[in-house]
Amino acid sequence: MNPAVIASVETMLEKWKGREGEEIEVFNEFRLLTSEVISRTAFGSNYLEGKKIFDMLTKLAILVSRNYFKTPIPGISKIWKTADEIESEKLANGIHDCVMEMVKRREKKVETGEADGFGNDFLGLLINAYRDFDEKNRFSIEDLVDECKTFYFAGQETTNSLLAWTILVLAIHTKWQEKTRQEVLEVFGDQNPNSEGIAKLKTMNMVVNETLRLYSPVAAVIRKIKKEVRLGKLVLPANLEILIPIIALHHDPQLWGDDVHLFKPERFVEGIASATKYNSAAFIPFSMGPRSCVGMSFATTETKVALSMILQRYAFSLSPTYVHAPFPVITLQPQHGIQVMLHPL
Ligand code: HEM
Repeated sequence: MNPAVIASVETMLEKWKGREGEEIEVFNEFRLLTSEVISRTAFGSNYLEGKKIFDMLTKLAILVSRNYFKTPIPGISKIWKTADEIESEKLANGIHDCVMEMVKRREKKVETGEADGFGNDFLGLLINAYRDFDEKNRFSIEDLVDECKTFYFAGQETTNSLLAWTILVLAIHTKWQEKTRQEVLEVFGDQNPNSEGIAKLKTMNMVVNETLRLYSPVAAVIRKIKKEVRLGKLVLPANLEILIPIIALHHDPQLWGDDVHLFKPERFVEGIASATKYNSAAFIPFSMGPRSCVGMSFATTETKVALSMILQRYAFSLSPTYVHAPFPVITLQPQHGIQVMLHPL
């Protein structure tokens, strides 16, 4: 078990101590938590250091999703840019500079002898690839910055969303909350979670899968057709971009039955294959195929650790101020946050 995950959850729960009996907005709480986790595990820095990058990435995500379906007029964008294009460029340059600062700090440590390598975390591996002796294997600096952006964003926003929606469903379905808590207490008692125990949490696994189905953090993925292909009655030409609507598949009554919109974790009691009637494309929160999510196991473990530690300490119910408004900003987010009332056990 990664100690950085436990330490980051402990920091969050320490802050909650003074707020018992009060309303708490968990989407933002989990934003800090998941940012801290990815900063510490992948980049060896803390949340504050990563904060500048996260803030810029969040603003960039809003601009990208706002302009995604606008077709640029060829040639025009070279001489005239919209306000959003100018802002996006500024943000992209800002992110580039921040990543470069982190890279330079590590390089300096090696040059001054303070460290004997660039590190074994994700950033360390990227710097090694960027400095590769063999030119053919060498990463460009643009590749390095791009990989960092993907990892920061893919690792944080998605898990942030999953954790928040899971708290929502458990705050509404209190029987499932109690069942999941009982399981956590049976496996861990009042001890911190460990990997062996996490693998035993069957009820929690069902709850997390049902949340991933109903509130898939990544609502859709895009793929480009490489060569002409027949898909059912359709012939898709090469170079066409298609959108695969994950969330629509997860809400299709033909695949899931008439109770498709209901929260029913028992669907997953016999595992994913049985829940999907052996249709592997019916449940794809992490996409499928060679470009599926590399962080799946990390994300589900982080989610289960955080949930276990919360359930060990608190019961929670939905606050009357909560307004249900899921909206996609690249990931599926609760537009007005998720407000719950915390009750110490
Ligand atoms: C609940 C949490 C998560 C969900 C639902 C999720 C979902 C996805 C999906 C659907 C894709 C495919 C995107 C596409 O093809 O356009 C993807 C890709 C990716 N994810 Fe995740 N992800 C999660 C957490 C994470 C975490 C924690 C990390 C890193 C620590 C991560 C790293 C990545 C990376 C690097 C890719 C790109 C893989 C590639 O292009 O080959 N993800 N993720």
